[in-house]
Amino acid sequence: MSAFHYQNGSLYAESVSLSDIAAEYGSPCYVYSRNYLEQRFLEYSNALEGQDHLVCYAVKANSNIAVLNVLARLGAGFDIVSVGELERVLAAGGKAERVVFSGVGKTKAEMRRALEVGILCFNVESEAELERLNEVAAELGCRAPVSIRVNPDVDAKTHPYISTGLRDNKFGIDIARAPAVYQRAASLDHLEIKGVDCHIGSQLIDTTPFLDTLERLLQLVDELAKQQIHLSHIDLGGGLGVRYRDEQAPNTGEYIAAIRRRLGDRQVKLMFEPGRSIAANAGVLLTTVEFLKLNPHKNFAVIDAAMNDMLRPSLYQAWMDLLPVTPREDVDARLYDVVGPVCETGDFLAKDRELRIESGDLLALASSGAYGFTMSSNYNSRGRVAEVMVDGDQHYLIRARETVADLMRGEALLPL
Ligand SMILES: Cc1ncc(COP(=O)(O)O)c(C=O)c1O
Ligand SMILES: N[C@@H](CCCC[NH3+])C(=O)O
Repeated sequence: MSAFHYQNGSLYAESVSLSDIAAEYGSPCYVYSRNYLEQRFLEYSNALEGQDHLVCYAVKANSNIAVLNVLARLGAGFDIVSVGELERVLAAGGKAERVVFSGVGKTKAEMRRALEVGILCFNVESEAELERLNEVAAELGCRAPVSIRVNPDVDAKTHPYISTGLRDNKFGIDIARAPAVYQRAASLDHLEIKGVDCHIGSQLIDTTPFLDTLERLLQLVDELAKQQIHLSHIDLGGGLGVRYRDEQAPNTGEYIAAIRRRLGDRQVKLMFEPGRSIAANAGVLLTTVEFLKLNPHKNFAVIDAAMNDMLRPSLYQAWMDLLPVTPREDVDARLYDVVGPVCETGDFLAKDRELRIESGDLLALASSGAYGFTMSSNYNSRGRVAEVMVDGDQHYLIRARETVADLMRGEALLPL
């Protein structure tokens, strides 16, 4: 399955040429495939057929309301980490009762809003948060549905910055302490215990750590049952890896099947929070070569996109593929560092790439649909770029390029 392919010597998203997109909406811009998003989501829900389940797409991966709407139409739930993400889900037609709220720093105002709209569950990350949630629910005269995010101390074997399930990480509650925390939750009048959740890391290529995690969660579920605490759902989080370069990305169906085999005939709702595996390869960042700087020791291709538009290479030294939109043979292949206009040495999108390019050529940074636009910023007073959704032979502007007025919105001069 691929959203992007070459046709008549040019790169296409579904049935639309990326050159046409750039001509219409300008460069740089993000381009997403509706079909690909849908297919990746359906891989989860199809594999879960016959099992009580909910697939909560992790909004942080790509939070454009058109993306959320496409998934909401398929019955998706949503994993949020802020009230901003909650409002996006609601604006996109997502259902509050399919929302789980993760994150280590939920404010009282965020808790209040989530309780008012009636979300499915708070994924509680600390004992202090549990107490705060009980207080806020008491003020509103309701009971807050809770799951404890446990930290299973499993090594996800991924990049240290995106590994979250180890003891030293700030996320979740040590699984060894979890029974005591559930007891405390059970003793509080304004909490209702629903389930258990975890998220051990992102971009996992080997699924063994997920199975190890499930093993530990099931032991916890059994231990709690002996204490008369019954959990109705197990949420295994997100984290399934994708192919950026030559990784053998896990197959979603096989992953779910392995989890279901291990679960056997237990009566429990199974939940997941996938982000990257749904959105990453649904998108590219379209960019234009501005200048070639040729030096005897190193060549630079300066493009119009930068680290503020796509942070992953700078932040994680992530390797992302760079595809010429209209490949050419009429210029020499050279080795380039592909860099943006931002004033930082760390501003690069690709290093040491062999390319046949000229100024004015369009390039597509592959696998940019997740953690691309959502991590973009206005650094160097660069407006955030446009976002476009392709659907078959149709294309839609789903976020306008930011203007100079957008850049200064809310700022004010001093009176004197
Ligand atoms: C709590 C939680 N759930 C889900 C996700 C989504 O992860 P991924 O994009 O790797 O599927 C994340 C981010 O890593 C997360 O922190
Ligand atoms: N932003 C990261 C993933 C972090 C996951 C957030 N919990 C990336 O681009 O790979």
